[in-house]
Amino acid sequence: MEIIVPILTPFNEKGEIDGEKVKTHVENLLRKGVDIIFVNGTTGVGPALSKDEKRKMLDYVLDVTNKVIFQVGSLNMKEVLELVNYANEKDLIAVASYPPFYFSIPKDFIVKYFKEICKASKHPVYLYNYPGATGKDVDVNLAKEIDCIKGVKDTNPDFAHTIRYKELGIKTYNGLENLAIASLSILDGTVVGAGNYMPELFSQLREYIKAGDMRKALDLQLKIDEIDGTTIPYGKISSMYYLVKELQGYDVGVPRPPMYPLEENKAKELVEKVRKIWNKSE
Ligand SMILES: O=C(O)C(=O)C[C@H](O)[C@H](O)CO
Repeated sequence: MEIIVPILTPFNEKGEIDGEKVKTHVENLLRKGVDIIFVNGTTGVGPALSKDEKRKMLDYVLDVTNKVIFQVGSLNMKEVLELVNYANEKDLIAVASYPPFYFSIPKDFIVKYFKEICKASKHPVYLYNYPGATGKDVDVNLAKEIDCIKGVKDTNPDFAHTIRYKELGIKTYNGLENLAIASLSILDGTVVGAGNYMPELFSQLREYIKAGDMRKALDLQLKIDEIDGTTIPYGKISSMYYLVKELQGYDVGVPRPPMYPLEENKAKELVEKVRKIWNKSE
C-alpha cells in the first residue's frame, strides 16, 4: 500500500531549480507518510527538463532519501542512456520511462526502446504508461513482449487496464488521484501528483482502508476528488505550487513556463476554494 508522489520541480524566478526547496519538500512529504519519490514525472515537468536538470533533481532528492524512482524518458536516446548510466552509480529503487511520444512509430520500436534501457540499467526498469499524454498505450501484452519491465505506473482512468499488469507479477500502481482508494486497496499503491500538497489525506485514506473503514475511506476519496478537480481550470501543475505553500506551510518556488504562474487574483481564488473544502469534515 505505497504512496508515491511525483515531486514537483521548484523553480526560482529565473527558472532555475532551487535545490534547498526540493529537499525541504521531500523531507515534509516523507514526514507526512509518503513512501517513494518519483523524480522527473509529469508533475515534475520531466519532459520539459534538460538532461542536467533531470540529474540535478535526482541528486537533490537523493540528498534526503534513496526511496526514489528516477524517470529517464526522452526522445533523445543518447540522453536516455546517459541518464540510465548516471543512475547506475546511485542507490535508488528503479528507473522508469514513458514510451517515445509525439511520433507515430510501430510497436516493435517501443519494445526496442525499453529493451535498450533494460540492457543498460543496473536497476529495475519501470514503465510509465500514460496514453492520454504520450498517445501510446504500452498495455500488458506489449509489456509482456518487452519482457524486462519490473514495475508499472499506469496513469489511466481504465482501472481494469491497470489491474491486468499484475498478470506479470510486477509492482503495479495507478497514477490517478480519483482511483487512489482502489489503487491502495488492490494494487501495490498509488501515484498521486496531488500528494505534493495534501500528502496527509492520502496517508489518512490508507489508514481508513487498513482499518476496513471503507465508508470513511470513500468520503475522504470524494473530498480528495473535489480538491483535485478544483485545480483543473487553473492548471493542475501550476496550482500545486500555491497549494503546497497554503496547506504545507513552506515555499516551493514558482512553476516555469509553459506551466505559467497564476495571476494573483486567480491564486487567491484557488486557495480560498480549496481551503473551504479542506476545512469541511468528511
Ligand atoms: O506526475 C506524474 O508523473 C504522475 O504520475 C501523476 C499523475 O499523472 C497525475 O497525478 C494525474 O493527475
